[in-house]
Amino acid sequence: MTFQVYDTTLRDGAQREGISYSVVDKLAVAKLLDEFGVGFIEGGWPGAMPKDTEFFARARSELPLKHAVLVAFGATRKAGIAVADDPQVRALLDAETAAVCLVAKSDIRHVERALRTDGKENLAMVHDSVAHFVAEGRRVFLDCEHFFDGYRHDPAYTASVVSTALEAGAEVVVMCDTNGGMLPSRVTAAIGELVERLGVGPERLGIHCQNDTSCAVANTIAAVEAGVKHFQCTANGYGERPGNADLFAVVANLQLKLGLPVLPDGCLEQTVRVSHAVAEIANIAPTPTRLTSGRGIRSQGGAARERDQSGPGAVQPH
Ligand SMILES: CC(=O)SCCNC(=O)CCNC(=O)[C@H](O)C(C)(C)COP(=O)(O)OP(=O)(O)OC[C@H]1O[C@@H](n2cnc3c(N)ncnc32)[C@H](O)[C@@H]1OP(=O)(O)O
Ligand SMILES: CC(=O)C(=O)O
Repeated sequence: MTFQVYDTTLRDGAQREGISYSVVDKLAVAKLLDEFGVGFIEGGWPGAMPKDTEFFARARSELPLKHAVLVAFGATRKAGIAVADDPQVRALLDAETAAVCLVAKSDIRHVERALRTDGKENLAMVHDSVAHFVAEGRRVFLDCEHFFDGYRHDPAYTASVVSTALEAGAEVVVMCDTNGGMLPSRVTAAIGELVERLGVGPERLGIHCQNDTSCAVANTIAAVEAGVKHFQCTANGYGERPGNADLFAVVANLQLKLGLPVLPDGCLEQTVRVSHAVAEIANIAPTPTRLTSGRGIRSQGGAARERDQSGPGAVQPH
């Protein structure tokens, strides 16, 4: 299985306070992400946001993609109703994307307190929803919200959400660090334990890290080093609260330091252009101290002087 670079700039990234894309903005951002060579673009939540419903309708004729598969995001069916009767499920199908990503509760405390149902019904919601979209010919990814908190609290229950989704036909089940509280060593340990518990390869798992404790990029890289092939990020790390793992930082680290071929040839070179163009559309000034801003090493007098004295290649971002 090759790497799945999964971008959620237009869904999770758009949950950042202050970002409000028009449909035209969303089409332009999607085009840029495709030029950057991501494999999947999560375009939004059709049915929950009228703009997202319109985006998917227009994308069918206005968004030719070279590299990426467009993904519609939604949730598993509501508790207590048949999957085919859930209007949110219908709206996801109506988006006519080749792939869908469903968020599911995977922490039993959230099942009981937020969804106000029980663990058994939540597993049925996951099973029915995944099986329904697979039967409708969709590739299905399942986002396990609060995966790591849930796994620490009740590993057997959280693992059962993962196995239920895989048995129902999900291509990849994504472990979300929804609170952004993980550390790389803990990500590595949790993946090792889960893989052993379920007897599945790590390539059936994905990773999605929020950045509340500034570890999202490191946590994502740790997951990939543990064998995960599917990783979810956003351009410039946009997202709710402090954001998500930054797509550009994750990809550059994996490709340049670990030598992993995560993007098609020639795409990594688009980093600065795409980063700045997305920032322009989001109306957020690029952070000048970021390496991906295109100003990082060049603007550091000390490092630049050292490079001049030591010859080309002496100062590297490693
Ligand atoms: C961590 C994430 O980023 S996940 C995505 C979060 N973003 C959103 O939820 C924004 C878009 N969603 C919405 O506007 C609404 O959830 C709707 C329109 C889709 C559904 O609205 P309602 O039918 O009124 O459901 P309601 O809002 O009561 O749901 C309560 C909570 O359970 C979640 N939820 C509802 N059904 C499910 C489900 N089957 N599986 C997982 N979570 C669910 C909702 O997203 C909401 O979570 P929140 O409190 O963290 O926002
Ligand atoms: C689904 C998602 O974005 C999260 O749990 O963080």
